Amino acid sequence: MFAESFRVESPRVRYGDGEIQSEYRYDTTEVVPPGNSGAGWVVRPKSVTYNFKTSTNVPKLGVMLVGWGGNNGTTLTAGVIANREGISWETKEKVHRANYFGSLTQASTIRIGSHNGEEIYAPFKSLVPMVNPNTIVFGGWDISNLNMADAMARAQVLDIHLQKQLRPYMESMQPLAGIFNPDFVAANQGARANNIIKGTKKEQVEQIRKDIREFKEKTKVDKVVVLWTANTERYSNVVAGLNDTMDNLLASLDKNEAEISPSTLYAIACVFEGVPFVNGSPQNTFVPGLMELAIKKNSVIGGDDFKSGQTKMKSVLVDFLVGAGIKPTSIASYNHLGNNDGMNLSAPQVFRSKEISKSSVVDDMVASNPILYKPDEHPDHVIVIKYIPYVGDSKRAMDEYTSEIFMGGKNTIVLHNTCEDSLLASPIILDLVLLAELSTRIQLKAEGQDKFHSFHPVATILSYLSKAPLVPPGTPVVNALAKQRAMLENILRACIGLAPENNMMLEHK
Ligand SMILES: NC(=O)c1ccc[n+]([C@@H]2O[C@H](COP(=O)([O-])OP(=O)(O)OC[C@H]3O[C@@H](n4cnc5c(N)ncnc54)[C@H](O)[C@@H]3O)[C@@H](O)[C@H]2O)c1
Ligand SMILES: O=P([O-])([O-])O[C@@H]1[C@@H](O)[C@H](O)[C@@H](O)[C@H](O)[C@@H]1O
Repeated sequence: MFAESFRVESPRVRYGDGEIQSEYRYDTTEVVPPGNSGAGWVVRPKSVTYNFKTSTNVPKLGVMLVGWGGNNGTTLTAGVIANREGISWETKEKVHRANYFGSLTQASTIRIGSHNGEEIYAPFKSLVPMVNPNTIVFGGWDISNLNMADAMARAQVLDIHLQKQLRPYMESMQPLAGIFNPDFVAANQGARANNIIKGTKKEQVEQIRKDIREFKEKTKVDKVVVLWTANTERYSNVVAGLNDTMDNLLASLDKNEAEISPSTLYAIACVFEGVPFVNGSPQNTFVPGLMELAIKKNSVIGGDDFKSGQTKMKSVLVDFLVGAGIKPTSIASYNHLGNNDGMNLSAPQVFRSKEISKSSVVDDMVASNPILYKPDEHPDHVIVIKYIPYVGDSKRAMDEYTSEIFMGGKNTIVLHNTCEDSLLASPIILDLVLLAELSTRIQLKAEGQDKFHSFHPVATILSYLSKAPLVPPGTPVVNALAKQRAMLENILRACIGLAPENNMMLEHK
């Protein structure tokens, strides 16, 4: 059964004017390593009471995309307009209607309990008030000056009958000039770079800040979130004295140092404007100096790299295998695609950024099971991406997983996955911006703390959507998809005083 919306009745929850307050018992453990006494590990259950305060004043949201005119940027913008306008289009198969399939917040459900022995589900988005994506105002930057209708046509993602209906809405949308530095992307990207902010790096940052302020003023939005869906960049060198601390990074900006990437410049601008910045690509935009700056200014940053296809499958499959006591020993992941992203990734130094984010995804799962893996033992894990123009946005991914099973046996699983890259990424972008906005409306305090505070500015709450989740220095990275989803759902449940979903169903046992 389905509950479109619901309300929690509990002495621990108060729906007030403009906010929901909840009191939540966080059951966790304290683990004590073996001491000299010869006693083994000790685990002590402990409970901490938290208070949550969630503002229900849902803002009018503006989303500024860096790389707005790319495949993802155009597909997302088009998809939201199609949903907002209730557009349908005919193909040889059937009449299609706009939807938000692939969006965790818009198209998935959560279990709220059971009634007369039947499970009751509700929309994920009904947990706490969230921005309705149909109301988002889009804007952003692109180094290519095509208007959004022509850029959508260049992307060759959406069906032509849909594009024709969307054209009138998108023709007048014009990306702002972007910061371009050919040293950070493949040489083949220079051909489309005709819409560029001139000046020193400091002046470029100032221009981005001005753009954000003007967008806010012009569109009358209450809040802005900025998300990088522009080209993957090569890694920036992290160098002592250059970008290793906040002061060094800002001094380097003053000195117009070459080794500050465009994505880091946009991020600096956002932190100074107090606007959340999410990185959808794999490069190390968040160099240590930028992390320090964002933390000092308490400005939300999140990323890295949308977890869309092959890697998402991997973060399910390897979690399942290792969780089942099976030992993956070799993972070979190959994919080819023919969009502009694929063309950019054909440069080795740019591909390297992807290789890093796509490889790191099994690390925590492997580390979780020393029964299977010796210290420092890892499966062989190889990532290959090839550019094959003919297939366009339709990414083909092939994976071979070989594992050791019972008594010297081997098990090989082969996957072949075909899917339009941008149709996978767009709903993920939507979730990222909706959740980044929501995270700025939640405050919490643990027992003993006298003041409410926001989440840590490094937004681990976005992990489910990221190939290489950004975490505050010194905190664990979780890649397993089921754990990431449970973390997010359970935090939102805590905001309305509901216990985490534990799947025990004791009432039926
Ligand atoms: N589609 C997916 O499934 C997926 C998954 C994970 C990550 N990503 C990442 O998302 C990004 C975008 O993917 P896409 O398919 O839309 O690529 P795309 O090449 O079609 O779009 C990128 C756009 O960014 C613009 N651009 C480049 N540098 C810029 C800059 N410095 N400032 C402003 N604009 C700039 C380009 O002109 C282009 O229009 C890529 O980095 C890709 O690796 C995509
Ligand atoms: O999400 P996923 O399918 O693992 O990874 C994808 C890569 O395989 C693809 O080559 C690249 O162009 C996309 O941007 C994305 O990173």
